[in-house]
Amino acid sequence: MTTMTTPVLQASGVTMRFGGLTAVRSVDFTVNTGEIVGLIGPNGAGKTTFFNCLTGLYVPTEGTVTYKGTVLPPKPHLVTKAGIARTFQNIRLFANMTVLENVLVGRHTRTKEGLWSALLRGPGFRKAEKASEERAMELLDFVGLAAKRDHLARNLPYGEQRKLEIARALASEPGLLLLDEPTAGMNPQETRATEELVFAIRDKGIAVLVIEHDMRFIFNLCDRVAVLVQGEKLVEGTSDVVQADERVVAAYLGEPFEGDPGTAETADVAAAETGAAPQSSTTSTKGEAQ
Ligand SMILES: Nc1ncnc2c1ncn2[C@@H]1O[C@H](COP(=O)(O)OP(=O)(O)OP(=O)(O)O)[C@@H](O)[C@H]1O
Repeated sequence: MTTMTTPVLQASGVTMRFGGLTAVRSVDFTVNTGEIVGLIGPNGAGKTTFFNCLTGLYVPTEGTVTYKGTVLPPKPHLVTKAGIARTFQNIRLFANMTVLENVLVGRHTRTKEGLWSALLRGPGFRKAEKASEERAMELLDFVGLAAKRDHLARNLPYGEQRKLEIARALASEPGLLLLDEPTAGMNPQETRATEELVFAIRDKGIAVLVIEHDMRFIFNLCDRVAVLVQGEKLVEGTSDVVQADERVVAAYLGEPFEGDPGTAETADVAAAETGAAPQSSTTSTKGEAQ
């Protein structure tokens, strides 16, 4: 089977300035159909700013972002409507609504029935409502939350709130899902479950773009990884290529490099060999680094 490489998302020359500060500089970036792409970089590298340029929260100072060949409208709800859904770094659920209601809210960009129809509760509305509910239940089943449909969102454990956020994002029937630090605060089991879920989403034909600090998660998951450093795209390639690139290692020195303690240690060893002081902030406990 040949791999299809139709671009879903294409950013060309995206630059974002805040006053005198250039947070993102001339970034070219593509996500193709069927791909899981990771975006990594040290703190302050411009990842969130770039993400916001893709979701219509910011209008880039320069450059364009297209989704399936059409330039994205500069409004988040229009971007969602166009086919890009996202989750947030900090969970944003409707805490006092049920699990099912949260997913139904996510469907509003897809239902044709308008406000009046909803208020008057005509037959068209009831039919649309039933279809919406069926779809919402399918999605809850997909993320493993069907049994909790009537629970209040705020009563779910953390990992399940994250799953619900993903179900709600999927409810807008996106062609591309953007995940902003999906495993933040998760234990290893929850992280592994998220990995499985993202693979399953990709297998449904939805392209995925992930920002994440957990390197092991990113390198396991992604077909391609792009590294932003000081607003610029430094390296892009498969996990193996990116992991082996010494510029990436250098960019992360002084940063906790989760999931790859070996890299920090290797750097310390190299520094010790050249007689320089260790540059990594990670305290090495392994014998060979001393
Ligand atoms: N609205 C804003 N106004 C001014 N400066 C901003 C704004 N948003 C971000 N910046 C600056 O742009 C740079 C990039 O920040 P950004 O949050 O995009 O980085 P990041 O890679 O997402 O970092 P982190 O991993 O810490 O979330 C930083 O120097 C930040 O201070």
